[in-house]
Amino acid sequence: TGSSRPQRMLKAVQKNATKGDPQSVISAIDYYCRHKEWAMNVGDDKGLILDSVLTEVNPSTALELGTYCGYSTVRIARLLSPGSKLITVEFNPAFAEVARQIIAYAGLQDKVTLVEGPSGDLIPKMKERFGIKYFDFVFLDHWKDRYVPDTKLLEDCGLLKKGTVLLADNVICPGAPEYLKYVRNSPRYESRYYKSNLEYTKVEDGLEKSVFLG
Ligand SMILES: CCNc1ncnc2c1ncn2[C@@H]1O[C@H](/C=C/CNC(=O)c2cc(-c3ccc(F)cc3)cc(O)c2O)[C@@H](O)[C@H]1O
Ligand SMILES: [Mg+2]
Repeated sequence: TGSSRPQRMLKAVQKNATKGDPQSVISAIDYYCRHKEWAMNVGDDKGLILDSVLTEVNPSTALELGTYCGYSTVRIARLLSPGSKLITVEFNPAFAEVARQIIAYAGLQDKVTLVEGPSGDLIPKMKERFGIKYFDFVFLDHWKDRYVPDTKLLEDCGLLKKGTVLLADNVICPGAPEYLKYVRNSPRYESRYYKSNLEYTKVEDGLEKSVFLG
């Protein structure tokens, strides 16, 4: 059987990026997905917003829901301060395997813990398994109808603290209407929408940044 889209993306990284250079991995994926084959990475336009929010928050422990091929994992991990950690959750073994190789190619494997399994099962185990007290930053980019239940689960598991920043991809396209209602109407969040474009297209999409108020 033929290769998969994630496998072709990995090949493009191995061919065009420089080992140990995260920016070259990001550029290789963006070039491939813009000119050869679209894929659902957060991409370069929204990626710049992700970068600026990350630099502002400077998290010591970050969580990503929905690794896919590891593009945003590399974007986040490359900006972490020494000693900071990113935990990324992915339940598709084939995607996880490609992501591991892309993260390693970027030389970021020491900053990233990729955990295979569904977020709903793994979030309650974060404290006991990984010694996590709180997350300072959460990037939501998995199934859009899971943003609300997983946010509530993070609250209930005591994994958010005053000031924790949630950043959600795709709140316009494909859309996460229930999530926008939840964070924008809740007194426990201060929310702001960052307008941008759907990755590699001119279609509108954006990121919602929500600060947990405790
Ligand atoms: C069951 C919920 N828990 C989960 N736990 C762990 N991993 C999960 C989970 N859900 C999904 N995943 C993984 O996250 C990824 C899923 C992401 C879903 N994203 C999208 O559907 C998406 C879709 C688009 C899009 C936009 C326009 C289109 F025309 C077509 C597609 C753009 C995006 O940026 C997207 O993020 C996969 O790797 C999947 O295996
Ligand atoms: Mg997305």
